[in-house]
Amino acid sequence: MTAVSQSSRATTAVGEPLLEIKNLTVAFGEGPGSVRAVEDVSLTVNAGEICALVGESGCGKSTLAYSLLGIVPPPGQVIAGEVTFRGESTTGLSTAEFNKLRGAELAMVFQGAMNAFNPVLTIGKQVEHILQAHPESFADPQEGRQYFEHLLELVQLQPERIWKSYESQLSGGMKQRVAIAVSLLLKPSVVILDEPTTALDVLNQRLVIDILKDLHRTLGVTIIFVTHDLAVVAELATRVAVMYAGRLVESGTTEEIFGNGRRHPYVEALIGAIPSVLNAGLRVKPIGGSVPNLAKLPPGCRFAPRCPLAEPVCSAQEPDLISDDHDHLVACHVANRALEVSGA
Ligand SMILES: Nc1ncnc2c1ncn2[C@@H]1O[C@H](COP(=O)(O)OP(=O)(O)OP(=O)(O)O)[C@@H](O)[C@H]1O
Repeated sequence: MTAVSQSSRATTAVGEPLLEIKNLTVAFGEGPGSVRAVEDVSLTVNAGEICALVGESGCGKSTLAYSLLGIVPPPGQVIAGEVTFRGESTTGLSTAEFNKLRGAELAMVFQGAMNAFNPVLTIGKQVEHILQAHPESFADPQEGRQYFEHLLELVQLQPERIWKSYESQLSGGMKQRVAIAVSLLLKPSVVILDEPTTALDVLNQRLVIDILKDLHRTLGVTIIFVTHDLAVVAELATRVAVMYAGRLVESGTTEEIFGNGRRHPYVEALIGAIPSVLNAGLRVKPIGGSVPNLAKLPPGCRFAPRCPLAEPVCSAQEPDLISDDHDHLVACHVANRALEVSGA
């Protein structure tokens, strides 16, 4: 089998579990006013996948992404569950150990990467600082510079020009691509991107999608990205994980979710609500109501008050996240009953 990551570090075979999220709960604050931005989420990301974390605003996508890197902003904290990377728990890691993992194995491109650079240093200087801080990645900084220039070519930028530029000399789309190149500098196995296309115009969105596909193919890097744009998901992702009010409600392959395999009514409603080629010829149906306030959740299934299929059990009992025999996870009383009946 092909192995991911080109460095001398440990590798994980394509298709094998790389990052495993197990019953993870992340809370902001304590006591009656606290909210659980992520609650009891379990999800496996296999090496070589492009996994999209999807859901409406405030569903906990970014918090889940931050928890993979151990960077949930205070007062947020992981209060239950764990994340494992290559089978080892990251939960008990010291700051120094996590710092080693970040960048070198797990990298992130933050939402609004446009402002990620130091305005008074050239991009080249900033890359030199990263290389100096990580001699374990490139013993010879010149080799590191050459690799960065190679990455700039992959993101369709001119290496010499970018190396000498200050961020103020780059357009938004160029900054996003430089941020992607910087995230790949230390040859991480996983790159997590928070809303990689959101702030871009349509042409730059197209370019970034094509570049990410290309990087995935040429570098073999595993990609996790957060978005609320389902058209981008349909085009880029190989796996889709849909969150609703802090819970994972469905996860499956892109073919399942966008084909005939999706089973959660929220996912059905989300896809029905997008005016795009995905709904060519169909009427777009907005989802009525809104995501509940996480501090005042309804009893039972959080989607029940908006769900066209809701039954009494849905408002009484939180549904379990149940997997069929090929790793398609769904948390819905009604959908999972149909699964039991079919014996799948
Ligand atoms: N720094 C914070 N302090 C307090 N609560 C927070 C903080 N960050 C997030 N939350 C809580 O977590 C919830 C989920 O936020 P998160 O940013 O993870 O959602 P999201 O799905 O990524 O939303 P968006 O698409 O708007 O970025 C928020 O609605 C809020 O209640």
